[in-house]
This record gives sequence, C-alpha cells and structure tokens, in this order.
Amino acid sequence: MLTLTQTRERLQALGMHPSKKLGQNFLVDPNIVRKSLDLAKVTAGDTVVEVGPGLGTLTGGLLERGAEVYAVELDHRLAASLRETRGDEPRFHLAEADAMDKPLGDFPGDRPFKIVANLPYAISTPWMEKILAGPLPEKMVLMLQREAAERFTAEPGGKNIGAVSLFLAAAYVRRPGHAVARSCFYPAPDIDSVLLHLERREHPRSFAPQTRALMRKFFTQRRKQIGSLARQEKSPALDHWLAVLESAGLPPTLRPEALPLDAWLQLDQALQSA
Ligand SMILES: C[S@@+](CC[C@H](N)C(=O)[O-])C[C@H]1O[C@@H](n2cnc3c(N)ncnc32)[C@H](O)[C@@H]1O
Repeated sequence: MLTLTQTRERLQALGMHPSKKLGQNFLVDPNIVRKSLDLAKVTAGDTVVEVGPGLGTLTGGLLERGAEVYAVELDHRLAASLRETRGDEPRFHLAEADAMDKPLGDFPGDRPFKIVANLPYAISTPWMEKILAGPLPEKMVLMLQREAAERFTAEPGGKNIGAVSLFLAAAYVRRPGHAVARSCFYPAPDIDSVLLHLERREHPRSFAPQTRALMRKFFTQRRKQIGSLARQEKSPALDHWLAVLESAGLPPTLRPEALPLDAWLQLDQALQSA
C-alpha cells in the first residue's frame, strides 16, 4: 500500500502529473483499500480483474491476499512502472490497453472471477455496459463517481433510472454504497466518490443485444410515453408488449422511467419470441 508521500514520490520519479482526463486520482487510504478487498471477500485462489491499476495500490492488496490479478491500464508510463514493480509476480497479468477495448484485460473469461477497481470515472457507464454483456463476474466492488453510483443503483420511478440501472438490476443485487472522502485520494478529486458493492444474483437475467439497444433508445426519449415510443418502432412484437403491459395494469401513457424491471424483461421476451 503506497502512502500519500510514496504516491507523490513515485509520480515525481515517473515525471508524471496526474491526468484529469484519465481520472488519475490514486487511493492513498489503507482503510479504503482494505474495505474494497473485504467487501469483495478476496481470498487466495480468487481471480480478480482490476481496471486502471495505476501505481498498483489496490493491486498490491489483491496480490497479498493471494488472488490472481488481471489488470488493464491505458497509461503507458503507469503500465511500465507496474511491470517494473510487479513484473516478477506470476499471479499478475497486465494488459496495456484501453478498458473499453479490453474490459477484462487479458482475462480469458474461462472461470469464475470478481472485479475490484477504482474506476476511471469517464468510462464507468459504457464499460459497465460491456461487462454486463458477459461473462458476468460473481462480485464487483467499484469506486465510482457519486452520480454513476446513483445511476447504477436507481430504481424505477426515480430520476436517475436509465437503461444501465435496469441491466444491472436484472443480474446483480446492488448493495448500498459507502461514501468515500475526497481526502482518500491523491490528488483529491473535485467530485464525490462512492464505493459500490454488487453481487451477482443466483439466477442473473440478461437482455438480448436488440433489447438493450431498444431500451437505450427509449431512455434517450424519456419524456415520451411508452405507447408512442413502442408504436414508432412499427413492430408486432412491440404491439404485443404494449398489450401485455396493459393487462398487467401498466398503461401506455407511462414513461420509460416508471416501468418496473419485469416490464423490460417482458419486452425482451416479446422480442425474442418474435
Ligand atoms: C482512479 S485511478 C485508479 C488508480 C489506482 N487503481 C488506485 O486506486 O490508486 C484510474 C486509473 O485508470 C487508468 N485509466 C484511465 N482510463 C483508462 C482506460 N480507458 N482503460 C484502462 N485504464 C484507464 C488511469 O491511468 C488510472 O491509472
């Protein structure tokens, strides 16, 4: 675990100024590192994917607990530094890549795994959408910008609900997040952070790509009623869906944000059986 002073020194030695664009706010609080590992119940033999290992603070904790770590880091200076400090560790696998191209780094997805990451905030939602396309991790413990955590945990009827909230709700139990003080990072970010804990459901549900695309489209027109959104698609499957909703007491005048998860799962079913 790197202290604040060690983090500063290491960055200086690398000739680096933390990049805002890459969300480079490094963890300098050992309690938060420990809490992340505890929430994910990381034990020897676990396989863990880490996005944005940075200087390797969280990575070190994961390796100390005996995990096999697949990390993906975009910044070549940090990747070089990790190869120098962790390169000899046989349980450490580093992909120098964009996590949007390699959401799981070099992990082949051939066994159960977890994700523990202090995410670069700019990619958290699109990266999560990629993760939810599978294979699904058993657990995810993620440091997120507060707005992203609210979006991920939003319930129907709330203002933050979006397609990603529903994709997540179908597959994961979303535990309440823990607020993390700005002083736990170097440099201190000018936004609030939340540590979120997600546990895969016993029977996770996922939406077909076609349904996901349609849901995203509907949520970009969230002020429109579900009836007009569905009818504009000119599809018998969607007409059928509206009828199913109506018989369940959900009128076509509702807006996408008001529909419960079940209604979206029914949309998936209607599109699959069309
Ligand atoms: C919030 S910092 C976390 C650093 C370290 N894990 C820690 O907790 O101290 C985010 C890290 O993600 C890296 N990063 C930013 N965008 C990335 C991307 N698209 N793909 C992979 N890594 C990225 C940054 O270079 C940085 O190391």
